[in-house]
Amino acid sequence: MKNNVEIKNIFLNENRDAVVILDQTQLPNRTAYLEINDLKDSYEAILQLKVRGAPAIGIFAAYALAVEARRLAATITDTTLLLSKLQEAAAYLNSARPTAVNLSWALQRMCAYAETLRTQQPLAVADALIAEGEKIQAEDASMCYKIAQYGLSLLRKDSGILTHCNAGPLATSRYGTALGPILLGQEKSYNFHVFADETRPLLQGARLTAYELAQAGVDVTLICDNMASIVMKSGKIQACLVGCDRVSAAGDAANKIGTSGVAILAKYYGIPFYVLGPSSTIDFNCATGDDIKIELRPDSEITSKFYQKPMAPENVRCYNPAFDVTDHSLISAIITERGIVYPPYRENLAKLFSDRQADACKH
Ligand SMILES: CSC[C@@H](O)[C@@H](O)C(=O)COP(=O)(O)O
Repeated sequence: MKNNVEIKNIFLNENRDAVVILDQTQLPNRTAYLEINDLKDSYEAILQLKVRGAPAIGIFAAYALAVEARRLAATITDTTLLLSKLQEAAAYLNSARPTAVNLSWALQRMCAYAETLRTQQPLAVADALIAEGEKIQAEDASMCYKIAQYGLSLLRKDSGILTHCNAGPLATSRYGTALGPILLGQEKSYNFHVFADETRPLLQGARLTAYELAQAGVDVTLICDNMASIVMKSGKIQACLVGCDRVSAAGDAANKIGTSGVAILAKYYGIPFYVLGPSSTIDFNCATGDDIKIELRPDSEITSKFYQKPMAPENVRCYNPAFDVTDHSLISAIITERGIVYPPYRENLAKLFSDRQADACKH
């Protein structure tokens, strides 16, 4: 049995003046790394999903901002000017994708930290921001491990588990969120049988989740999204585990398009449906899921991206929302690094994150 192999998805180059990412658009066929030291390329990497998954986007953006600080500090001698340029750079990166809150969360954290360094020289500010990026990544890895432990405590050996999209090491750090309990369980011989939804239209489940689980030696079966019902009905699934891109104060959870359908099916078949994510994904500024902005992506992702020839009539109207919001009433528990949260979510999330309520009020 293979164990969870650490996948290096985001790191700094040797000179610490560029971010290196595993280009997720090339998987599973090629393991290709990209070195990025330009702000526009960083923006494009997020937009084109070369780096994707809520926590991974946040970590990457933090590093990209620090690398930009390095580049600027080579010619700027005035720290006030540096800080204002970093604010602009952060706003630009943040505009790449709207739904996953981790992007703005990480950039806000970096900018707030930079503000505390106002009295220092630009080069010192840049070095400190590089260290802050590393801290964000290390914290994410530790949060993922705790999420994996809490999640595993809810699962029985030999269970069938269904997951949607990709919330594993590629999308986060080390264990992942939704895949965390599965990968930790694999290390402890839990013998899970995982069904991975392929996740139309961009196939994160097929290209990334099935790849990660197979690499770790987990028993994984790939299904098309529209097969989840038959698999659940046949009694093969004892729990659904999904990640999240933004969770509202009410516990409504945005995740990859199709997630809410899985939750509705799970409710019908009486299967527990768990949402797993770090505290950086909870957005107390969104009172409910209706406040979460859903990213719309190009039609070509549906009609032609993964086909040799277009698979739809030319110019047919398409609708391609990248995420949906699962209503809190469909969620059995939300699993964070601080613990397992059960309904009523508004009260219990507020209690577990009482230190974050003050932040929410400031906005
Ligand atoms: C790793 S947390 C969960 C999500 O980020 C993941 O399931 C997801 O929806 C990713 O969307 P993506 O569009 O691939 O960035």
